Amino acid sequence: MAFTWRDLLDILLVTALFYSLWRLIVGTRALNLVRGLLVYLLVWFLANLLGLATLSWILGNAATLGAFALIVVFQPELRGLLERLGRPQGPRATSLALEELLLGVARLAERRYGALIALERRTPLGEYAATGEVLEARLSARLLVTLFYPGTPLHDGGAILREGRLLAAGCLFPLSEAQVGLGTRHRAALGLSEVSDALVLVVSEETGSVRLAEGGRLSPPLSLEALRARLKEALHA
Ligand SMILES: Nc1ncnc2c1ncn2[C@@H]1O[C@H](COP(=O)(O)OP(=O)(O)OP(=O)(O)O)[C@@H](O)[C@H]1O
Repeated sequence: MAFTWRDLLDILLVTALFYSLWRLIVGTRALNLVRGLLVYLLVWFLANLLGLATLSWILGNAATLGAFALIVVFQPELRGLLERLGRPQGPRATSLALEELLLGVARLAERRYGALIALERRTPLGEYAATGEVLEARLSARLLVTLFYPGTPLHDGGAILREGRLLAAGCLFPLSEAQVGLGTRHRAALGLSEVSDALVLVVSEETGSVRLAEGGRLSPPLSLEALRARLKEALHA
């Protein structure tokens, strides 16, 4: 059978598909799962090859059960994956008051006020905003510092920015299971970035460091300049 342009297209599409899947899972806890699955498949393949009937039967049946178990255990990742696939393309809905945000973050970091700030992009964050106090306020650095001042009723939880305005504060974000050893504020930032395309800023109360969670990954501590550059790039601001 001759090699046609269809075969070439097929190969290119399959390569692109596997590459995108790899990009989606690398750095997340699903990577360990993929490694485990490869080992499982290898053992199953060898059991079949060597004619080990019982082992091959057990592994074959466990695979069916395992598929259901995986759907349950990895429900947050699957949700994030489908959400990413279905996300509308095109210009991102944000006209963020970037400098005001950066000034606020710098002051929060200086004073070591713990803060969690999500920047909504294409994934609507209304369901998370509803868990806190909806404010719909004009964003200012002073408002951010006031919000996260320790002891105020709204300082607990995360704030959500939509199109440069402060949509809500005191919101509950989903906690990530991906990185053990992280505190809950950082896990909440990571968690929201796993299930949405939001950029989530965390200011650590302990160290004053500023980190950015994006696509299920948490950056190392960033300087204000690095943060500005990343936000400008991500938001096309
Ligand atoms: N699910 C959540 N959604 C939003 N905010 C949360 C959530 N869980 C915890 N937080 C916030 O994180 C705070 C606790 O932070 P904690 O000290 O445990 O985390 P951390 O990552 O070590 O941060 P830090 O470096 O600031 O100490 C809570 O007071 C609350 O404001």
